[in-house]
Amino acid sequence: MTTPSADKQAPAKQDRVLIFDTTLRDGEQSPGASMTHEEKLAIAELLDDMGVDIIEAGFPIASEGDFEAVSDIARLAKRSVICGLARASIGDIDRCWDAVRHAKRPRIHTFIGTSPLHREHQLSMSKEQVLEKITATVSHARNLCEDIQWSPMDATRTEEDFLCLAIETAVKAGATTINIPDTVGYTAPGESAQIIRMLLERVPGLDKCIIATHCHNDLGMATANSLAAVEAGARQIECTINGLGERAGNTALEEVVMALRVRNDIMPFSTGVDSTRLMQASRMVASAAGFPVQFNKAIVGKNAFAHESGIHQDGMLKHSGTFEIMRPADVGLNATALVLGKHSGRHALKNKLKELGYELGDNQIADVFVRFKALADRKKEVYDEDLVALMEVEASSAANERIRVKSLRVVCGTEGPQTADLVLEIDGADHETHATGDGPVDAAFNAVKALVPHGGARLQLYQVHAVTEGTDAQATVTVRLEEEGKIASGQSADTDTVVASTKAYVNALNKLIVRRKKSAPQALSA
Ligand SMILES: CC(=O)SCCNC(=O)CCNC(=O)[C@H](O)C(C)(C)COP(=O)(O)OP(=O)(O)OC[C@H]1O[C@@H](n2cnc3c(N)ncnc32)[C@H](O)[C@@H]1OP(=O)(O)O
Ligand SMILES: CC(C)C(=O)C(=O)O
Ligand SMILES: [Mg+2]
Repeated sequence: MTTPSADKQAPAKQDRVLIFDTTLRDGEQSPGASMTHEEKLAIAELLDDMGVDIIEAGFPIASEGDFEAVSDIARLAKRSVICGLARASIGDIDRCWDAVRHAKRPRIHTFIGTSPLHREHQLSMSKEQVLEKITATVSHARNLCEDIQWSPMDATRTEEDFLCLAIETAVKAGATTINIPDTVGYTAPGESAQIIRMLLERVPGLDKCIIATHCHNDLGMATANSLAAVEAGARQIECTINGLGERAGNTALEEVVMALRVRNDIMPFSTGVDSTRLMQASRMVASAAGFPVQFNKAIVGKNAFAHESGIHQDGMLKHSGTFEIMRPADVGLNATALVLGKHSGRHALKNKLKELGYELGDNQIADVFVRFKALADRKKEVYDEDLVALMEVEASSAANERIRVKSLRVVCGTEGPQTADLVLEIDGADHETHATGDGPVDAAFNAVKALVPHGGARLQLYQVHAVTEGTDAQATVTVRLEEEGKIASGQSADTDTVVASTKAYVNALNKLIVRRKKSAPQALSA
């Protein structure tokens, strides 16, 4: 079986599914996710632009701020329907209408709990009272606005007979969209579909309404439940960017949009969302809400289009379809990331070095690969800069290495003096010493001086740079020695700064010896 890239698929049937985004209402209900007025406007503008059909912009009765946000979003929206939430209360509905009425296409969304738990414990209302409330509030809303959405909160834990009766009451009172919320993320795909089928079969007039599905992710099934509802007849999915929302969140917009696109062969439905804006929307919402996106989040996570393991990278270099079912461009990313790390292989390393301008033959690659693996064992991720450092150090230390650092152990901390135990290989023989210093680098340099006396040479420059970010970053160290006007620079890179410093020092010393030999051959120790 092949998995063609999304845009090559010819849909058998294109039933349109409306995308209802509630990032600014249910998403913002997530503890700690409050957004500023400006951030909400920017998000709404993007959602409108990218083809979201309905934007639930807020809960106008909740606060002045929410009211202002919904009113301003209603004014700015060009294409989307702008919706506000209201309880089954005349005051909520009037306030909601005051905010959404500025929109070209306004909608009032009103709801009431229908499950036994909600009726008895939250509302203290009988079934009859709930039904009366539905009639009174939905008809009031319908007198204000043509587009009315009604939701039986906690629908999936409501008795089937009462759910049917409540929905029938709302439809008779003028609701045009009936939303079925799985308020506490309790349902499973089979049941989600069965509820929609059951309602379509039993509720008179429901076939004239749009049926919506609103799923929460408490058991990690929100996307699956939403898609199952669509297969059973729902034609509106309620969702949020990055799956932001109450508790474990809502159905993630990016997941349903891409699932319907990629698996159009088995779910022949389309949405109006421009999927190439998904990454932009994800980043905007993550930053506004202050909720970073988990690395392995479907579609928009940092690793959703990244590969570190050699076998996958090799496959990707040969054909991107081997390990990806979507192209990064489909969701607004520039390219797949082949991240180099301890699981990577020679193909990916060779490819990356080529991108960085190093054309190496197989023997050279084999050599670099050994050092690359050694580095990768010590570092979570090997960045481009790490590889450049690796290649440059290789080039600068290749020739005339009479002195090599074999081992180094330093003791440092608050109690001085710091000490270094160093073994240098000098002209093929091991030499060992112990030295102290003012800090670990000084102690290590003193140890080098003890083994290779070079009193005439002066340390002119000592520079340390972190190649990348993070405490496991490689340090590149440059050391410059000067002796009677002759200058020799040495470099080294290592995740251990003292090791990098000592190797850079020794590298400079090797070069100095070469320069000495060129002018007048001398013994190794000055
Ligand atoms: C599943 C959901 O996402 S529902 C939406 C949840 N979102 C929010 O609650 C965010 C915004 N909410 C708020 O700002 C406040 O809760 C307000 C302004 C709406 C109400 O504040 P308060 O009047 O202080 O009431 P409070 O929030 O403490 O309690 C909720 C009240 O609404 C009632 N209520 C709850 N849902 C509904 C409903 N759908 N229709 C009518 N009344 C409802 C409760 O029974 C309770 O009433 P009570 O005071 O008679 O017991
Ligand atoms: C207001 C309703 C639709 C809701 O968010 C829920 O039940 O989860
Ligand atoms: Mg909800």
